[in-house]
Amino acid sequence: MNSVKGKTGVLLVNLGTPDSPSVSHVRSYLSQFLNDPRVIDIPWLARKMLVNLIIVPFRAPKSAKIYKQLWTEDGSPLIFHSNKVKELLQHELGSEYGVHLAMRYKNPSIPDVLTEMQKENYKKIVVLPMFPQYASASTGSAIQEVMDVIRKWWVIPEVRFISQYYDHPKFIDAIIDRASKYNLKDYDHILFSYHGLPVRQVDKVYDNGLCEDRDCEETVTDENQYCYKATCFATTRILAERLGIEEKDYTVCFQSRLDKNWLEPFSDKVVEEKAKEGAKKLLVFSPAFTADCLETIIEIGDEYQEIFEENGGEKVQLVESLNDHPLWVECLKEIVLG
Ligand SMILES: C=CC1=C(C)c2cc3[nH]c(cc4nc(cc5[nH]c(cc1n2)c(C)c5CCC(=O)O)C(CCC(=O)O)=C4C)c(C)c3C=C
Ligand SMILES: [Fe+2]
Ligand SMILES: [Fe+2]
Repeated sequence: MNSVKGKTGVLLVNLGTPDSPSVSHVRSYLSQFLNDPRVIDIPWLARKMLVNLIIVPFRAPKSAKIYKQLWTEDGSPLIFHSNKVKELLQHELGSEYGVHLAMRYKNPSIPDVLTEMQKENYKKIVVLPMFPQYASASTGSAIQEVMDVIRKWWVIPEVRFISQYYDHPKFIDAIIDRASKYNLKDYDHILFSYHGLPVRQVDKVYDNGLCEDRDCEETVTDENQYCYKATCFATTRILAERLGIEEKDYTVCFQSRLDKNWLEPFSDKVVEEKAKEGAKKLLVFSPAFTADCLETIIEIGDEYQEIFEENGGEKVQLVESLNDHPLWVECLKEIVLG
């Protein structure tokens, strides 16, 4: 046993955002993001052609317009909320820890931040992706990138990877506290809208067979514990029980799809259906996002509001993400100390 106490480095990792909302920065971000084989998981040549010749050229100018709407004086919300969490966690953990923040895509990059961390000679490093439910496209990709850098170091310290915490009591408490601002009875229906994934990627969790042949909407077992669909439903079950919401009053749905073979039901379609059924007010939780970002502020807050109104609804109310909520910081602290 090494008796030197030594400091522990904590690496928080979030998804990343363009350096600015300009078309060229958005193009460069989308290109790095979508060329990741864990994100567009098709053969190399097909991915290069699809991403670089079709998706990025068409999507970059449209996405840049949306990023311009999202951008604030402090930059992209994803970055400034994550930075605030880093500072608060550093304060909570104290001087025996060094807390760092990296983004999987763009900046601050994982290789740059790890180079800084290497200079600190940490005895141990805890890698904590800011994604509560494991997906290969988010957590898996962040962990792989960290491994790819650290495996080349001469000195490899103790490294601990956190794969998921979809049911961590403090994570749940923090969302419940966010919800306390709203009177649930004022809403006709409640959505739990998670970032979507291609069904193919969910199925790859299993050695044999498909997700749809399992009971992932009802239970988490040894077999499906890393199934994103199963853990999204598990987070929802715990939240619904804590909030006292009956099954008929909520829907689990998946947003931000790139094509039709993604997890269903699609959030935008549920918003449309609920309006057509006569709902006037919807409350939307987004428990896959720990910081507000383009997918919550613009997609849920603006685009779903528009769809809802066009179909007879009145208000889509987004429940703010955890951002710098003190219970979220406590949750991260407990995970690090765990
Ligand atoms: C839960 C975390 C996320 C998973 C899983 C995920 C998978 C995934 N995403 C895309 C494509 C896009 N996602 C985009 C934005 C975006 N995605 C996440 C999180 C997860 N993505 C976040 C937090 C954000 C917002 C970033 C921000 O800057 O605010 C985008 C870019 C925006 C746009 O052009 O629409 C794309 C594209 C795929 C293909 C995928 C899994 C296969
Ligand atoms: Fe995404
Ligand atoms: Fe599953």
